[in-house]
Amino acid sequence: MQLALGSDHAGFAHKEMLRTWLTSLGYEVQDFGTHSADSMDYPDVAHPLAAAVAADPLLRGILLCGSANGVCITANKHAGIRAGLAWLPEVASLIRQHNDANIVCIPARYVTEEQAREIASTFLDTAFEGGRHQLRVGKINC
Ligand SMILES: O=C(CO)[C@H](O)[C@H](O)[C@H](O)COP(=O)(O)O
Repeated sequence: MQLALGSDHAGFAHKEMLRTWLTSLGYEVQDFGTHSADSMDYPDVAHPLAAAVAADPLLRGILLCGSANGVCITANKHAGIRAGLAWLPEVASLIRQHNDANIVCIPARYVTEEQAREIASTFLDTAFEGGRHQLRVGKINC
């Protein structure tokens, strides 16, 4: 599976760890940056990553910033993006099962690296349930 991965400076260390780990699991990871722990502006990463995911129905995205709100708000500006904020594996499962999320946003300042791995793997391994949730997801766009 192809993956788009990105973070701001607050999520940089977690992103680097996730890139190495997910690549070792066989994922084809496209790294949208940032490429150092220097302070930067999260929209500069979240917009290009969201555009790439919106253009490719098979592509999933993982975004990180301090609270995950900045990247999540930015990504959801793109038509076709359903970015969900997940701070627990159970929430990562729900954003796939109920919301058909195509991007997970992880709050790097509030989860350990191990928790980030669990959130990412749960997001990637969980299917959309469809049914009543398909009807609701279909009503999201305005
Ligand atoms: O957008 C955010 C919060 O809503 C992210 O958590 C950012 O990572 C955070 O704002 C960065 O903060 P910093 O003080 O510039 O490191």
